[in-house]
Amino acid sequence: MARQPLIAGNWKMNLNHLEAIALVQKVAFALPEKYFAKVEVAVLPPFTDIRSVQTLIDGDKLLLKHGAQDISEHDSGAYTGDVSGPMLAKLGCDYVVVGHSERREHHAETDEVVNRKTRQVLKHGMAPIVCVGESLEVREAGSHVAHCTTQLIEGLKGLKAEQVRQVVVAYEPVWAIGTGKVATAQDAQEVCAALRAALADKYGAEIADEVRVLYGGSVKSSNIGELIGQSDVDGALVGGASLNGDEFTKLSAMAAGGPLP
Ligand SMILES: O=C(CO)COP(=O)(O)O
Repeated sequence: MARQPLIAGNWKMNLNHLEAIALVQKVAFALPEKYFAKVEVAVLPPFTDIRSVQTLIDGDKLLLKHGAQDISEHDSGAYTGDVSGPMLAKLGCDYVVVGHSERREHHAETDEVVNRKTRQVLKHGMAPIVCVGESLEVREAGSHVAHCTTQLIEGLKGLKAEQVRQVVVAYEPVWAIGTGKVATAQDAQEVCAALRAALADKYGAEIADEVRVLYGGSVKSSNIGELIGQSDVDGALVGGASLNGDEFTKLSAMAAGGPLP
């Protein structure tokens, strides 16, 4: 079964809810419907924007998907500042990012935390986008493949094979995030293929064939074509370029196989 490419825009801590509405409208207006048959396009705004984005998508029956950038490990309770799985599910979220390198770094999230959050996302009927990626130091030591496959297997620990089908994996080398230094298409393919092989080893080839593995790190409309042309790269997790409506539309169109008309 062919995997449908996914382009997911991780807005990080950018855009208030009014700016979110303007950006979603711009992308929805500019990207012709026929492209959505070839590529799934999702936006991942900050929590404060999600209700506005949901209302727009549902009200105008837009084909865009939406999701969140993080989730609490708990369903409810005394966890000041956290946002729970049931809350995100109620907002119609399709995807939730877990284990982004910025959360691993700034919020000390370990593989165990990533694993608990991944389970929460699945428990509430959403799809986790599980991020892995190596630092420059690890890459220079040549242990990037082992580092990333370990992060993935630890992050998915205890899941049933059937649950793994729902997971999206994102390979984001830390040295390529927000730096303008995109990994070469061959670098991306090497790690994405290794991640799929690790999934095949643990959960079977049929499941590994279904799971989408994205690349993230300085993806733009000018490099998405080559990245997505790799056999194990099924799309992209896009940061900076997802904040510009024209650029994100162009990038999504390129991922669907052709430039905008
Ligand atoms: O971290 C990223 C997406 O999650 C990548 O960010 P940039 O596309 O800005 O490099």
